[in-house]
Amino acid sequence: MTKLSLSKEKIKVVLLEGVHPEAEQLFRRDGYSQIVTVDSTPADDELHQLIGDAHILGIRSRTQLIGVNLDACDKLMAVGTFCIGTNQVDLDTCKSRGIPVFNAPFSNTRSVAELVMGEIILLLRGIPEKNAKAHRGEWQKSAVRSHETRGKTLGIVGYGHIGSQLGVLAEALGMHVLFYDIENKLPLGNCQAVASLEELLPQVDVLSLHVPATELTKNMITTKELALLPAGAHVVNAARGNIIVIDDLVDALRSDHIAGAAIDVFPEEPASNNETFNSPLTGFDQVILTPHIGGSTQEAQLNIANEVADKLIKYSNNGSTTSAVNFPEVSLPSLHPDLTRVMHIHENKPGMLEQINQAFARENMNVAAMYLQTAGEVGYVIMDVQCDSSEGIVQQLKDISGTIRVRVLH
Ligand SMILES: NC(=O)C1=CN([C@@H]2O[C@H](COP(=O)(O)OP(=O)(O)OC[C@H]3O[C@@H](n4cnc5c(N)ncnc54)[C@H](O)[C@@H]3O)[C@@H](O)[C@H]2O)C=CC1
Ligand SMILES: O=C(O)CCC(=O)C(=O)O
Repeated sequence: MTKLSLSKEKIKVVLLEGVHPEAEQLFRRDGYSQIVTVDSTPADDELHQLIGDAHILGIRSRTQLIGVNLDACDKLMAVGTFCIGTNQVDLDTCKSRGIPVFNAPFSNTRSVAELVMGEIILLLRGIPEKNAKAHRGEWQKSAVRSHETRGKTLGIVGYGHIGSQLGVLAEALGMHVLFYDIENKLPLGNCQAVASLEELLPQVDVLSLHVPATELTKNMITTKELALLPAGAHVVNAARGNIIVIDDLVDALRSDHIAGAAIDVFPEEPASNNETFNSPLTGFDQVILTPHIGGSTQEAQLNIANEVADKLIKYSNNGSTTSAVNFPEVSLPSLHPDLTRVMHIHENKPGMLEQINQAFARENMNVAAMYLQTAGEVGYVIMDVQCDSSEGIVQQLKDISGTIRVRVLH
């Protein structure tokens, strides 16, 4: 069996935010024994203590792996975001420190799309309001402002994995689906692309947001955009909390221009289930509020645990970085038992490869296979070589200016 330069028993794996237990089991079955799991998002001091000596870190959407939090990670080798979003991680800094970040790009897609579809049906029927009233002993048997989904128009912003799944579900219920995306996307079924957000908004009965958190999507929906929606439209946000300006949505709900909303994500979210949730949206009967559970189903969490833990284990065990979101992607075969694998992460600058090759030549090493990939300013070279001892080559590679990290498997 392949040995790691740092043995599996010495590799500390920290899994935060209640990552599904299957992830821990996968690591254990593979021989990793130093695994710490935490159900909540620890506050800074506790967080720094937990991650300070972690080699592999698994988080979900709340832990902010940026600034001082990232600086606290002295030994970090790889990060897994056990979710889709990676906006909570400083991907560029991770990359420049030789830390690949892996996520689960579509393991919870269906769960989000199903929740949003259900909410659209409930909003169009005015159920949130009727439900809230019934809980207070009020009886609101009425068809006023209660509609079928059939024949209504859904506007999707961000026609990626979730947006396009939602479009398929909505069409199955007889909705017309329009979408706006900054990229040219293949419309599924009868969905139609429109050229701009301004063109989309006046045409829809329900607006659903499925864009990532970026500089472009921050505050994308303000009073101006809400005003472009027809009176009585509904808004759904299960993407990220800062895409809609919440106070502007509150105004539009108060004036009754927006008939209802379903919001799963918030600019400020409690760090754990023990903390209180506060939002200007509480108290509106016509608004469905959910605690960021778009992807929180048993099916999605199990899929995510398997997918991300598998990627982290592969990277740790054989160096593969397939589907890393911030790193040169290399898919590597299992290491031949007679060979040693030397992995070199470096600044991608002219002459680097020559220096690496010279180092192997000086050590008189026969190269059996070589893999190279670069991504912007970082390069990743993997050499499978015949050698009895790797100490010499490791030192030579570390001495090359621009070396970020050297790992060895044998
Ligand atoms: N509520 C929850 O629990 C969950 C929330 N999410 C959120 O949903 C987001 C979307 O997820 P996926 O569909 O898997 O992502 P994706 O990457 O497959 O799709 C995002 C789409 O948005 C488009 N886009 C990006 N910037 C845009 C802009 N300024 N205007 C218009 N379109 C733009 C992209 O071109 C892409 O087609 C994630 O980034 C995450 O933040 C994801 C999973 C669960
Ligand atoms: O449930 C989670 O951990 C966060 C889900 C999410 O927002 C994502 O996958 O991006």
